Amino acid sequence: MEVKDLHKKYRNGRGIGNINFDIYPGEVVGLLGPNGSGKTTIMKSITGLVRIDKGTVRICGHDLSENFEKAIRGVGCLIETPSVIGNMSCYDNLKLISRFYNDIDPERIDVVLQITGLEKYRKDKVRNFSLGMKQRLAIAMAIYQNPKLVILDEPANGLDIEGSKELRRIISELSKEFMISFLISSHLIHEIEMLCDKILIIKDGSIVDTCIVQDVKDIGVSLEDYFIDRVNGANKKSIDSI
Ligand SMILES: Nc1ncnc2c1ncn2[C@@H]1O[C@H](COP(=O)(O)OP(=O)(O)OP(=O)(O)O)[C@@H](O)[C@H]1O
Repeated sequence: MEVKDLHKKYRNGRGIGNINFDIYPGEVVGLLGPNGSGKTTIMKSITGLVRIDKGTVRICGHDLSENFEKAIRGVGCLIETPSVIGNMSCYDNLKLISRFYNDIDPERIDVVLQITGLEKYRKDKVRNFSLGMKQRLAIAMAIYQNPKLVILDEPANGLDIEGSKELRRIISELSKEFMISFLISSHLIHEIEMLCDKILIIKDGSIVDTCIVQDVKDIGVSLEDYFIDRVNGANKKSIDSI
C-alpha cells in the first residue's frame, strides 16, 4: 500500500496532514503516538471511513477514491470494538461474513478458524467468549476475504499476557506465511516492539519519524527512549550519539 500527502482536517481544525508512507507485502507496521495524535484518523482515512481532504491511497494497485470497491477488497480491518454477534456461534458469525463473498468457497471458514486457533470453539456462543477469543474471532472475520493488508486499531487493548501472546503468534504467522501486511496502532510500546518491523511515530497529526525496529535495537537504544526523544522533538543526532 502507498499513502501520499494525506490530509484530513475535522471542522474543529484537528486531524492529520502531510502523511506519507508505504507498506510492503508481509511487513508489520506500527502506528505509535500519544493520545489524540491522529492514529485512528489515519486508519479511518485509508479505509474510507472518513472522507479525506487531499492525498492518495493506493491498495494493491487500486486508488481508494477512484476504485473504492477494488481497493477495499484487499483490506481487512478491526477499528474500535469487534462487531461480533453474541447469541450466535463462532461458526455462524463467520458464515454471516461469508455471505458477502459469493466468490469465496465457504470452506475458507474452516481455514480461518484454524489459523486463529478457534476450531474447538466453533459451535460455542460468542457471548461466552473471553475478550481474547472475541478478538481472535474478529481477526478471523477480517482475514476471511484473503486481504493483502489488515488494519488493527489497538488490538491488544484489554488482553491478558496469554491473549497478547496468542495475538502476536497469529499476526506473525499471517505475515510470514501468507505475506499479509499489517498496520497496527497501539499505546503499548513493548507490544509494538515485539510485533512490528517498522514504526511510524505520530505527533500532532504528522509523522515525525519512521524507524526500523531492528535499527533502533542495533544502536543500543530502547524503543521507549527513542520514541520519547522523537515525540519531544529532539533531533536525530541526539539519539544516534547515545
Ligand atoms: N470526529 C471528529 N471530530 C472532530 N475532531 C476529531 C474527530 N475525531 C478525532 N478528532 C480529533 O482529531 C485528533 C486526532 O484524533 P485521533 O482519534 O485520530 O487520535 P488517536 O491518536 O487515535 O488518539 P487515541 O490514542 O486517543 O485513540 C484529536 O485531536 C481528536 O480530538
